[in-house]
Amino acid sequence: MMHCLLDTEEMAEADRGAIAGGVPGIALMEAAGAACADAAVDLMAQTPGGRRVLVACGPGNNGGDGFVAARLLAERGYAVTLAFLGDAARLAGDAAIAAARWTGALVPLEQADPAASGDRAYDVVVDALFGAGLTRDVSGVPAAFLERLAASGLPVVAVDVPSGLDGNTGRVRGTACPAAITVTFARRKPGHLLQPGRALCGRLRLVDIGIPDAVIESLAPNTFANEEPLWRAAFPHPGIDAHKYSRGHALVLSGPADATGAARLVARGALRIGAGAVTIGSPTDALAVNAAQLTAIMLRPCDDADDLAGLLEDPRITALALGPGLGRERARALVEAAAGAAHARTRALVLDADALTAFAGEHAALARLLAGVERVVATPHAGEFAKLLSDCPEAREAPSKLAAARAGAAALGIVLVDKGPDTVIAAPDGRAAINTTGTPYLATAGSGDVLAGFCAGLLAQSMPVFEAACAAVNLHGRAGARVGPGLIAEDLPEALPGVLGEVLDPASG
Ligand SMILES: NC(=O)C1=CN([C@@H]2O[C@H](COP(=O)(O)OP(=O)(O)OC[C@H]3O[C@@H](n4cnc5c(N)ncnc54)[C@H](OP(=O)(O)O)[C@@H]3O)[C@@H](O)[C@H]2O)[C@H](O)CC1
Ligand SMILES: [K+]
Repeated sequence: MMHCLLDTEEMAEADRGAIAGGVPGIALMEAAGAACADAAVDLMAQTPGGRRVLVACGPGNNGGDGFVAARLLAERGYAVTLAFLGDAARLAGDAAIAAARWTGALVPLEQADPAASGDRAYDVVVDALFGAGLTRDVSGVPAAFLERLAASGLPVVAVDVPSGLDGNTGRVRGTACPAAITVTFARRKPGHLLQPGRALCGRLRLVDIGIPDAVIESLAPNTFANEEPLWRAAFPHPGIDAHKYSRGHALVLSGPADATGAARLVARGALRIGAGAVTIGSPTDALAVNAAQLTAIMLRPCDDADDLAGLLEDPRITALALGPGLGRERARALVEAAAGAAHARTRALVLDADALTAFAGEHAALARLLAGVERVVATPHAGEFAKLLSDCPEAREAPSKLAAARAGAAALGIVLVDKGPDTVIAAPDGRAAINTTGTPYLATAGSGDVLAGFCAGLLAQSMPVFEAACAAVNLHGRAGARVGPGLIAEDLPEALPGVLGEVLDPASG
């Protein structure tokens, strides 16, 4: 369960649970501080002669971790300056114990100069001002300190989070200084994976400080990093007696003659990820264009809603993907036809692009249409998400991308894939995952079409809907990273066999 994430309230609860179960709070703090000291040592090892550390401690337990790190670094022979924010007499609980164990001086934070030069220059700074207890925007003395620190360019170890980063939302409150290493405890928080938090954290180091797994499991966390343990057990593998229709059949709807490429990318993605058969339903005027560029993928005419209803009489079509290249009006008619077609309840639907913007500002109408369909995935990018859910205040005004995706999924009653550099996959039952794979090179035309195809291909094989969407997003990111610079969307399905070999059978990778 290392892939589950805890928000700051859950983390505090885990902390309390561990203490109630007999693990002293100061033992947790000592372990946390020791891991931060190790990270500072690792950074100093990269600086020839590095031995001078500035530890900036805040008034809560994050500062307590800093006091421990300062003491352990001094014990190891490093020259440590401890800068403190606040009134030491007001330190309480474990932080007060940790502070009492520090026998060196306390320099008021406003007097600490991370940019000092010459004999007084620092090699590394430990940022222990605020962690999970950040309650408001950082301003005044700590803000000025963090800004000077950022300008200094010194390598920074952030304790739990870069101070000022909101661990729940990934957003900066006031200001924050980018870290070289962020050391966090027990489990990651959403803010470590959501942007801009992810970028601010630098290398993220997750350490076990002695909170028992059972305590964390008792919290039944429902937010996850989108990593293989989340979906590998549900991934479809063909049985020894497989034939093409037992691996599912995906139908993909094409746009008119001048907009057919998207459907072929969707179809190719669905085929590569294992759908036994894939058919493109194409307007008559585009049949020749499509036929000229298809081999394993089949082709059937599909001009309008009636044609689609006819095609969907076939119960072997287990997933339908539509949206890209369709135009809004046609997309809307086809979504309506799909939702009312034979076998609609059990046939999976993947909606993208025009199939989503066709319902801009009318999310409730789309939710009503889809209420009877068991497995639906929608894959909006930020602009499509905002349009589709412009009439849903819970999504529009949510404090984070995670909360927005959750609210959108709940309002629509479907699985939402809120795409971007920190794609969030959310289910209407409250589960949500933040993706960790990918590369900026995925920001290229047609990339999203392939993702829709990966979703359709897994759903066609009867994979459960949330797990299918998570697997599709993870594998899409991995395929992109595998190709890297020069990536075009056509490469993504072709990179998939290598990625699948690595992920599903690590011994072969
Ligand atoms: N859970 C664990 O596994 C462990 C976590 N540890 C560390 O503890 C912190 C969380 O500690 P907590 O005391 O809850 O909170 P912080 O230290 O992050 O911050 C609280 C203090 O900071 C003040 N504050 C908050 N925001 C601001 C701001 N913008 N400007 C100025 N001051 C601010 C706050 O003041 P109030 O007036 O709001 O009360 C508090 O004084 C966690 O991140 C870990 O590092 C344990 O050490 C080990 C176990
Ligand atoms: K911090």
